Amino acid sequence: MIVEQEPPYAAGLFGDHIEAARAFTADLAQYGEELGLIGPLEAERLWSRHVVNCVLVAPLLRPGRVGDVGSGAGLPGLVLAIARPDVELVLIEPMERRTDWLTAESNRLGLTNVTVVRGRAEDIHPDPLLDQVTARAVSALSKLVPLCAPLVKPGGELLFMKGARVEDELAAAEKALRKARIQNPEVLVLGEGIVPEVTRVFRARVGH
Ligand SMILES: C[S@@+](CC[C@H](N)C(=O)[O-])C[C@H]1O[C@@H](n2cnc3c(N)ncnc32)[C@H](O)[C@@H]1O
Repeated sequence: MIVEQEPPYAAGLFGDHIEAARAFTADLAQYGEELGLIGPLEAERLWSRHVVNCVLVAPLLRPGRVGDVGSGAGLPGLVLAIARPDVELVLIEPMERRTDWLTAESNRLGLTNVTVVRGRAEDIHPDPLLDQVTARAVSALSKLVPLCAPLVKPGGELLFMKGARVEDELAAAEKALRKARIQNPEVLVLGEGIVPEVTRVFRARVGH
């Protein structure tokens, strides 16, 4: 198995937290495929396609409680917990094999700001509601918005990592956004001039 070398821009993006990011990436490279968390080709681009892609979202987090829906391998949830120890991350994931990994890995990394919740987003009722919710590679915006908006308090935010076709998804989700009282939807492009593959984030406010 070929594991991607740490790219030169990673240390700058993680700052003081780079050692934990290295440990997480090494664990994911070692166990990820065997546990069914990442595909067979992903070890070759773990840093550039996955870990760095996720840490670019860290500056968008508010201090508070942030949910990550469909956390899977911990992308972006564990990466964000590493980069933002001032934020409490609630990782929401229905598959037991994945929640076992998320719990074991956050313990291994010594992360005290992570709670793992096993379940589907639509069956979870956080009390109090969350300040923000992230998601990556879970579903199209038209499905993701109604799934995640009820988890967020009024005035909170949705932050979804999306691919290059996000504008098409946005157009198709118009009705779902209105129904879920979503305000100020926008697409942010992060990492331009810093990383080879930019990260696109759909950001929107949950209305009252
Ligand atoms: C393609 S994986 C992406 C995992 C991770 N976010 C990443 O970027 O690598 C989608 C994940 O969403 C989870 N998922 C699917 N439907 C969900 C739901 N309704 N609520 C919460 N998680 C869900 C799946 O179990 C799976 O772990």
